[in-house]
Amino acid sequence: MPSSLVDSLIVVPLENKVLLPSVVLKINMRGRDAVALTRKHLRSSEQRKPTYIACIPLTGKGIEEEANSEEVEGTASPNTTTAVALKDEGFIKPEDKDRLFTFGCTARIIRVQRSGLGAFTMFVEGISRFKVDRYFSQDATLHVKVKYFDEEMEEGESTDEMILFKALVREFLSKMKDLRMPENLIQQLTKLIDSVSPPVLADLLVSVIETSFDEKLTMLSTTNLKERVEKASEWMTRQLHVLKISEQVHSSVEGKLTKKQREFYLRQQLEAIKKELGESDGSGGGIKDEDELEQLGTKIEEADLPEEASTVAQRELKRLKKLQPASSEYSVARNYLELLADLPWNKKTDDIINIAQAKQKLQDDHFGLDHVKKRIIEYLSVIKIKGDLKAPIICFVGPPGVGKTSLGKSIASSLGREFHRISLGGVRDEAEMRGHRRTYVGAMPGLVIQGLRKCKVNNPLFLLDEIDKLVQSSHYGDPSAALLEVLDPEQNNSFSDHYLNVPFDLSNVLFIATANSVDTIPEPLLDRMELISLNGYTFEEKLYIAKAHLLPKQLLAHGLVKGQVQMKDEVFLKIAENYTRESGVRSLERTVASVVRSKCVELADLREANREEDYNPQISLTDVEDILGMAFYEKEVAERELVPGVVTGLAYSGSGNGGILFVEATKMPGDGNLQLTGSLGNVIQESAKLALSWVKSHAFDLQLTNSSTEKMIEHDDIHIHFPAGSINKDGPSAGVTLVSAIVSLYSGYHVPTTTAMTGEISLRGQVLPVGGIKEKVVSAHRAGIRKIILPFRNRKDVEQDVPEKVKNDIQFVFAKNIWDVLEEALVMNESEKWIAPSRVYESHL
Ligand SMILES: Nc1ncnc2c1ncn2[C@@H]1O[C@H](COP(=O)(O)OP(=O)(O)OP(=O)(O)O)[C@@H](O)[C@H]1O
Repeated sequence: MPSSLVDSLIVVPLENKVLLPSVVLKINMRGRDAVALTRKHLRSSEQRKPTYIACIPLTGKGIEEEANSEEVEGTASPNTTTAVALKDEGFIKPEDKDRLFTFGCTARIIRVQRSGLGAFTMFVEGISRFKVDRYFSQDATLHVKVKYFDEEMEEGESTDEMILFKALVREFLSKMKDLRMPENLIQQLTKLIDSVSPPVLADLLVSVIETSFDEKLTMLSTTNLKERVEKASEWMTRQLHVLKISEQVHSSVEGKLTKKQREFYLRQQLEAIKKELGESDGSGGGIKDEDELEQLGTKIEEADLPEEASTVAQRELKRLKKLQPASSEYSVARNYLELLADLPWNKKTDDIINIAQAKQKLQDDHFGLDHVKKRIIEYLSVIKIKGDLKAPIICFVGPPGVGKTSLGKSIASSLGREFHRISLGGVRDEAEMRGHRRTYVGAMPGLVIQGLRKCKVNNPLFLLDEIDKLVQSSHYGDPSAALLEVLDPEQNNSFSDHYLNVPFDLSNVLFIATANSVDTIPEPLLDRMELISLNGYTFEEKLYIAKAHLLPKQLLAHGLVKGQVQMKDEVFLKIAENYTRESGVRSLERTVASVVRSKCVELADLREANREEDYNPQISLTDVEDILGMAFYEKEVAERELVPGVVTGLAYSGSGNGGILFVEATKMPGDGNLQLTGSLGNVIQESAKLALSWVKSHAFDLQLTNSSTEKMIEHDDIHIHFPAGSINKDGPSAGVTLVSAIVSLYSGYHVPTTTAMTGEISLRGQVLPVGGIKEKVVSAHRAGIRKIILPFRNRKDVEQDVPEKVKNDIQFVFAKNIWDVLEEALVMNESEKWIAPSRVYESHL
C-alpha cells in the first residue's frame, strides 16, 4: 500500500461497476458533489498534488445507469466506464447508503472535463483496495475511513503456481487475439506479464475476462494474494474452455456448410460440362425433366427386352420417377436404365457365310499363312453347315505383328459381322470382366457388356486380345473364371454381369482369342480353345507382305494412289534387314509409313512450286538412308567374335519372339570357381554348373588331359557371360551351348559364327528337346545363321513348322548327345574339324 495514501476519502459510488487497482475508469458525474470534487482536483493539481477518491460499488438493485458505456482511452489497464446517478445534489442518496459494498478501491483522479451543464467526466485510476472502516459526513459530502491491506507477495511464495499463472495468461491473451481484442491492449498486457506481480496482473485481467458483477465484487474483496491469482486462473480457464467448445461447434457447422456448398459447386460444374458437350438437360441438375423420363420409357419399350430384364426395367423406371434428380441415386438409376435400353437384346446382323468369298477375303488381306487360312475356312464351313457357333474357340498364337488381329478382322468382315477387340492385357480384376455391382461408386458394366453396347448387335465377333496376359487369381478375384463363363457355350446363354444384374445371352457372339505364348494361358481356358500358331516371317516373306499389303495400305492412308511411291525389292529388303528386328511386320509397316510420309512432303513441295512433273516416285537404296538415317541393325552374326570360348545359342522369349544369344567363356588362374553373369535365372545357372561338371568329368575323353590343361581345368576360375546383360535369361536350352563354349575355350577349337545351337543336356551328356523351335530357327535365319544344331527329338518341329524357304537356307543337324554337338560345332579351320578320339557314347536314344 502506498504510504502516501490517505485513509479518509470522498465516497464515489459505482453503479453496476467495480473498480480494481491499476484499472482506469471513466465516470460521469453531475451535481453539487461533482462541482466540489472538480474544484478540489483543480486546486490540488495546481499544487501538483494528486486527488484521491474512494470508489465503492453499489450492491443489490439500484438505479439505472444514466450514461452509456464508453471505451477508456489507452492506458495500462482499460475498463468500461461507469456512471454515477447524480440526479440530486450529492453523490449518494441516503437510501443508497446501505447498498455500499464493504470493500472499495482508492482511485486517483487523472483528469476531469466538463461534459455538459453541471456535468463532468472524470477519469480515475484504481490504486489500492480497501475495506470500509466507517462512513462520516464532511462538508455535506459522504466520506469514508478505510483500511488498506499488505499487497506485497512474500519472497518465493508458490513460485510454481505463479509461473503456471503467467503461462496461462499468455495462452489466454493469444486466444483473445483471435477474438479481435485490440492489438495494442494485448501488447500492453503481454508486456506487463513479467513486469508486475501476479496478483496485480490478476486484478488487471478481471477487466478483460468475461466475469459477472458478483465475481468482480469477490475479486475486490479477496485480500489473500494467492487466492486472487487462483480466481483469475479459474475464470480464464473457464473462458478458454468455452472458447474451445464454441470453436468446435463453429467448425462442425462450417464443415456441414462446405460439404453442401461443394456439392452445389460440383453440380454447377457438371451442368456446365454437359452444356459444353451439348448434353445438358437444362435442369441444373435439380429439376426433373419429365420429357427425359418419357423418352427413356419409350426407349426401353423399343429395346424389346426379355421378360426378366423388362420387369427390372419397369421397376427401376417407377423408382426413378420418385427420386430427386439431384440425388446420386437418380443418376445411377438413369444410367442403368439407359444401359438396359441400349443393349442389343434382339438385334443382330445377318450372317453371310459364303465360303468362296471368305477364302478370297483371307487371301486378299494376308500373304502366306496357308495353314491358318485353311483352318479358318474349315471353321467357317462348320458354322455354315451346323448353324451354330459351338465349334471350339480359335486362339491365334504367335509373336507380335504377325497378323493375329488382322486375321480376326478379316473373319468378321467375311461373315458380315461387327468386330470388337477386347484387350485383356493386364486385366487383373474380375470386375473388369463382369462389372461392378451398382452399389459401388462409379460402377460400370464389364468389358463384354460394354462391347455389346458399342456394337449394337448381339452377334459381333469379339477378339479377346492377349489372353495370355490376363492376370490370374489376384485378390481382386479371378478374371479368367469370368472369361471361362463367357467362353463356355453351355453357360454363356445366360451370362451374368454384376452391373447389369439380369442375364444376357452371349451365345450368338463369335469369340476369337489371340496370345503371344501359350505358357501363361490358364489351363482351363486353354482347354476350351483350339490353338493356331502363326510363326515369325522370314525376310523374303516380309518382302512380299510389304510389297503387296503394307505399301498399298500406307499409300491409301496418306491419300496417295498406286505408283506414287515405288520401291524395288532390294529397298524393301534393306528396310526389313537393317531398320527392323522383329518376328512380325509391325515396325516394318511403321518404317514403310515414314518413307511414304517423306515422299508425301516432297510431292506437296513440288506441287506448291508447280513442278509436279519433277517428282520421282522411285525410292533408291541411298534414299532409304537419307530418309531413315543410318542403319540400326547389321546382321547379328557379324557382331560375334571368332575366338575360342564364344558360341551362338538360340533363345525364345515369352512374348513369342525368337533370337540368337551369345555365350562367352573365359578362364583365369584361381581356385576352380565358376562365375556367371548376364541377368541369369536359376535354371540357366544350374545348366552352367552342369555343363562344367560334364566337361570336367570327361576331360580325358575330350582330350583335355595333357598335363597343363588338366591342371587348368582343376584350378582355373571360369567366367561365363551372356551379353545383353540387361535382358533376363532363363531356361535349360542353353545347355549344349555352354558345354561347347567351355570345350572350345580349353581345346582352342572355335565354333563358326554362322553356326548356332540349342538343347538341354543331362549330366550324362544326353541332348534333350526344347521348346520354341520354329521361332528360334526363323529368327536365327534372319540373323544370318546357316547351320543349326538341334536336339534329335525336335526334328519333327523343324519338319512341321519351319517355312520351306528357311529349311532350304539352313543346314540342320540333329544331335542325340553332346558328342554329336561338339563334333558338328568345333572346327580349327575350314578343313580341320574337331574329333573326339576316345568318344564314348553313353546312350543312344
Ligand atoms: N501375312 C500378312 N499379310 C499381310 N499383312 C500382314 C500379315 N501379317 C501381318 N500383317 C499386317 O501387319 C500389321 C500388324 O498385324 P496385327 O496387328 O494383326 O498383329 P498382331 O499379330 O495382332 O500383333 P499383336 O499380338 O501385337 O496384337 C497389320 O497391319 C497387318 O495387316
